[in-house]
This record gives sequence, C-alpha cells and structure tokens, in this order.
Amino acid sequence: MVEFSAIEKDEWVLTPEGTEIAKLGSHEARVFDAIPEGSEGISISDLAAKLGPSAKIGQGKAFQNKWVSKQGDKLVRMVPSITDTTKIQILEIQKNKTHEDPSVLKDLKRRKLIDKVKVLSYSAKKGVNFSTVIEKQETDLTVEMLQSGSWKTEKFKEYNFDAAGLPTKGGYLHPLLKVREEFQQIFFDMGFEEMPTYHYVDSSFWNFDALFIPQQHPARDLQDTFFIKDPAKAEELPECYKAVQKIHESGGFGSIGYRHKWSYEEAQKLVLRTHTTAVTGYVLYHLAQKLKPNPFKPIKMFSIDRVFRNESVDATHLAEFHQVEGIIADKDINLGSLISFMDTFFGKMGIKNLQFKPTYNPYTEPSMEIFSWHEGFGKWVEIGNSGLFRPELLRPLGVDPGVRVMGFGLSLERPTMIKYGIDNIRALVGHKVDLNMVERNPMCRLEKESSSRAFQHDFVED
Ligand SMILES: N[C@@H](Cc1ccccc1)C(=O)O
Repeated sequence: MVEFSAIEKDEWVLTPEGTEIAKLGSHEARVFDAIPEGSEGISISDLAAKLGPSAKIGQGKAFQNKWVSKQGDKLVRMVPSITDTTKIQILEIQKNKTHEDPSVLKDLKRRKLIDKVKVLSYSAKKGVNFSTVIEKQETDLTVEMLQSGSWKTEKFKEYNFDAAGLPTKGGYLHPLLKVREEFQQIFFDMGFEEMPTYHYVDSSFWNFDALFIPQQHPARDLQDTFFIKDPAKAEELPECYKAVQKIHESGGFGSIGYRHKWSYEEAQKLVLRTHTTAVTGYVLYHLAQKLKPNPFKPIKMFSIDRVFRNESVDATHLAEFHQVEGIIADKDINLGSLISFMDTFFGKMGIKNLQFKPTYNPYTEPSMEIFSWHEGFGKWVEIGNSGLFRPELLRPLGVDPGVRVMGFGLSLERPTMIKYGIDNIRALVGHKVDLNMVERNPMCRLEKESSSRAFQHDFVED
C-alpha cells in the first residue's frame, strides 16, 4: 500500500567551540578586533585580560595570516580590515549542514570545530496497492474455509517467520517444587546436607526392620503398604541384618527386644517405601561404616522425596505424597534440643508458637507430634512427627554408643496446601494439576535457578 525507503546521509554539525565561533568569530579575528587601529597597539597582558583564552589560541593564526605583528612589547594591526573566513565557513555549515569544499570540512574537523553525524530518515509514498480502506487478511487456513471452499478466494497474509510469537508457558515452578525449594534452602542455611533418596522401591528391611518396626506391626499390613509383586523380594540383605535380627529377637544395649522369631524372608519383601525414614536408616548405616575407625563427627542431613501408602484417596489423602525429613546426630542431644530445633526450623518458615504432644513411633523414644495453630481453621493442626532414635535402631546400624540422633518428618503437601490456599490435595498431582493455577499464582514464578546441591558422600549400593 505504501512504499517507503530509508535515507541515510551524513550531516555536519558544530561542536560547542564551533557554535561559539559562529557567534563571536574565530579566535584570530577576535584578536584582530581587540587591537585598536593605528600604531598604538595593545600589550599581550591587556589582550589576555580582554579576550581570555582566545587571546592565546588566536595569536598564532593572526600572525600566520599577517593580520598582526609585534612592535616592541605591543601587538599592532598590519592590515586595515580582515575577512573572518573561519566564521563564514562555520556559518555556512551551520546553515547547510555541509560545505562544498571537502578540504574545508577536513580542516574544521581537525580543529574540532565541526563533527560528522549520520542521519536516518524515511521517505514514503503511495504504493501500487494504495487504498484508504484496509481489508482484513486471513492468517490461518481453517477447517471451515476448506469445507466451504472459501479458501480459493480468501486473501492470506504472508507468514512472518521473524515474528517473536506468543510468550511460551515456561518459567513456573509447581507449588510443591516451590515449597520444596524453600525447605531445601532452610536446610542448607542451617548447615544440612541432602541425603540420596535413590529408590522408591526398598526392602522391608530398610523400610521396617532396620527401624526396629516389629514384623507383625500393623503398618506392614497390605492395607497400609504397597508390596511389590515382581520381583517380590530383595536378593540379599546387608551384613547388619544379623545385628538387626538379634535386637528384634533377644534385644541388647539395655533393651529386651520384641522376643519374636525374626524372619529373613519377611525382611526381604520389597515395598514402595512408606516413609523417608527408610533412607535415613540406610544413610546412618553407611555413614557409620565409612567413618570407622575414625572418631565420630556430628551430622545434619535431610531428604525431601516421594513416599507411598495404601490409603483410600480423599480430599486430603493420596496414595503417594512427599516427606520432608531431617536428622541431627551429635553427642549431647536431648528432648530440649529437639524442641528448640523445631522452633527455629519452623520459625524460618514463619510458623511460630508450636505445641508438642507425646506420641509413639517404634523407632523413636521419646516421640512428639508437632502442632501449629492454624488461624484459618481455628484449630491446632498437626504439622510433623519427631523423636530421638532408639538405641535399638542406632546400635545395630553401627552408630557409636553415646551418639544420639534426633529426627523429624512432615509432609510437603500440607504446608503447600496451606500456603497456596488449595483445599483438595488432588489439585497438586498427576493429570489433575491445574496449570492455570500454577501460572496465575505469582508465588510460583521462577526467580532463580534451583539451588539443589549434590550429595557429598558416596554410598555403596545394596
Ligand atoms: N517417619 C515418620 C516421621 C519421623 C521421622 C524421623 C523421626 C521421627 C518421625 C513418619 O512417617 O511420619
């Protein structure tokens, strides 16, 4: 409709000094003008007082042009009048943006009185298809156009392959990942290392037995645990199974044990791990193995990963969810340490005024449930479970006597739901994930790269 062309040309403009010359004349002309007519002349110092810096700059050229000469200590005029060529040239350039004589341009440029600039302008004129009405062109071929045959007469816009396109739907973190990152950051800030949470499938040995969970414990029921059909059993159990068997059957380290017959086959049964404490036991065992015979070093470790429970699914329960778990191993740990740690840890997430309630876990004693007051629900909400690991767990895995380990676990889903105001847990997983929710929620925006740090220890795979 319109033809246009770009016009690029060079233009000459005056520098500030050039502009000054356009107004006041060249330095040499100013020198000439400052000298009175006749033989009386002017002293150099009077000239300087009159003209300022121009006196010094202009003298040379004024001598060169034979406009002035020196008589005694005075400067006198040699000609009755002068033509200030520099000023004339400058004025012409100011007007025309150029000069017909290239040597003038070159000279004035050298004297820093003018400068060259590039100027881009456009010229536009009516094109062959010029019109004052704009006809909308089609962008895409549609099913309807094909069906009606209108595609034959329709006018199509050319594709613009240089167009930037619609913004892509990237750069968002799922709420679970976002909260997971926040937990990771808190752990890293507190000096924790991340545990390797390699496998969802683990032996009953690591999921239960090593944690001093008796073989007839209700949690091992098919109702609560997913057992693997094929393969159904771990090939062999680690060396420490003997110590674990002993603690279950006849006790030790001040414990009387469960006094039941411990079955190797039962411990071999593969399960989808029901808690990340399965990993914690495994990690403690391998750390203890690696450390020997060196003296004990305090440990702080955490894991955040998926666990599975055979639960009936409802608005707040899923058959799989994530656990956040942390342990601290040190010599002088007691219940007070655990309570104070929980206050600090949850405090970092903005959760204050915790309440603790005694509870029972086969692997910890004492054990405490952690509660927090939920303004929205108007009640105390359970947010975690914790305790001091029993010697029946620690000693068979090779942890030194005198070393205590405190641990705690919580779900990743609950704090995420509270924080994002999600009331149905199913909105967080699988094909039910509401991507609009993720996109709409400014809290999901990805601000920085994942801060995940690799696990430092190398482990032997069992
Ligand atoms: N494993 C526990 C959490 C926990 C971890 C460590 C110590 C005490 C408790 C659970 O499933 O809830």
